[in-house]
Amino acid sequence: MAIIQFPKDMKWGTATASYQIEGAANEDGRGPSIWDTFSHTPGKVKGGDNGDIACDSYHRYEEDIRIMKDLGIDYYRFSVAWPRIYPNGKGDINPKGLEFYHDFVDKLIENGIEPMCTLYHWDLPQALQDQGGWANRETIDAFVQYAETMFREFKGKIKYWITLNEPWCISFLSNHIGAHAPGNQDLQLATDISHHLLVAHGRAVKKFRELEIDGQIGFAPNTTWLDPFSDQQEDLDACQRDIGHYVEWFMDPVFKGEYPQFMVEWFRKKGVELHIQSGDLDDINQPIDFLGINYYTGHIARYKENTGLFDFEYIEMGYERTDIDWPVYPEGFFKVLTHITKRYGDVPIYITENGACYNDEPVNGKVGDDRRIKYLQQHLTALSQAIESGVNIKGYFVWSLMDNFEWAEGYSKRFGIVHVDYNTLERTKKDSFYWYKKTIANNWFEY
Ligand SMILES: CCOCCOc1ccc(-c2cn(C[C@@H]3NC[C@@H](O)[C@H]3O)nn2)cc1
Repeated sequence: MAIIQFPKDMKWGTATASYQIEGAANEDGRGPSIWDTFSHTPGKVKGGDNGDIACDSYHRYEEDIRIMKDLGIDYYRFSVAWPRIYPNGKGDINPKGLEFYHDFVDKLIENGIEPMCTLYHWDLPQALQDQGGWANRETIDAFVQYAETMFREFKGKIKYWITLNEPWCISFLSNHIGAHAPGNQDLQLATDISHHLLVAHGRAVKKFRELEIDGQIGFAPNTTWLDPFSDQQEDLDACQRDIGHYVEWFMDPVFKGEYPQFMVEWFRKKGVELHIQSGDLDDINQPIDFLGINYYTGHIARYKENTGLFDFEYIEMGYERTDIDWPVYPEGFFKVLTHITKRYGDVPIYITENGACYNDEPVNGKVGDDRRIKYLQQHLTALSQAIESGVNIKGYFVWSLMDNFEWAEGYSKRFGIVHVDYNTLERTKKDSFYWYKKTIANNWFEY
């Protein structure tokens, strides 16, 4: 057994998102989002599930905060539902929406928990989607207006801000693959949206600086890692293309002020062009205070001509898989973090999401999720190795505090360290909750 020790200033937390946990979808003036539309469209979400009730955290947040307090976390990463603040995406503000988040944030602070607020975690007001959504550059302006409202309202309360969660999911997963809301399948549209998202991020950062908000701001791309099946250059190149789809495509414009040429040329071969307007890249290239990184899984892959977007195929290597069928690949966590640090330098990084789907159910009031504990041990060991190799890790947030609405998978996939009974909404702390609680208290664990 080894002791895996973390830096003394390491921050520990958990993460959730508004549409996945809040419920109260039609309460207190909240307007519809694209996920209300998508989840109520037959065939889009497994089991016909939707976020109308979810974990009912809109009404149960005080209980949730008591659970967080018991866990001993330093930070809690949550997202604000844009349609609660601007029911139509812009124009009139909904005071009850602001009131809810003030009460929530006040309760976090009262319990010694630092709020980290994600402004956009996928629940775009449907009214904006009706005008083209992120494909329409006017949505950039609406986002900056919403961000400014939140910055001004919560000045002095919220000190950590994330503009966008997983822009790859918002653009390519949702508008090229089509698996998430609004469900388009158009590579040019998805590429345009990815650019508009980055412009929106940059302009929100500019607004944050103009307002001289006391705090830090960043964004939270999702990442993956592919190791080549052989040392053939075509295998290496194929892996770099898929990694680049998540990493360089979104991080080069923010940190370097330009898109990665190898990706631009690959997209050009697919008949896709970037539509960059004057000033866009300068807006995107605003210095940020931290980078959020979400990591779940990685793969072994090799070149395969005319296959998918990047001409590769996964190779089944017999790795353990979680209950969402993702390989358990902690090596990729270390590699993607060191890749990012090598490319962008000493960027302060929060792991804003890492966790596993295991669908263990309560037995006599206990949930034995040893597989999740093992996943966390493996990935925190990889994280410790990344820290030792020089990656500037500031904190780690488990996805997720509680089981919740896992998008197109509905409630069939459980990522929480707290179990939620969706019939009674009863919360049950899993064995992984108690393991994580001890790890936080010690700032080390044995493995
Ligand atoms: C080739 C076809 O593929 C179809 C599905 O493809 C994906 C890819 C990635 C995901 C995915 C889900 N999560 C977890 C979430 N991160 C944010 C938070 O809200 C969590 O719920 N991360 N990535 C889902 C589906």
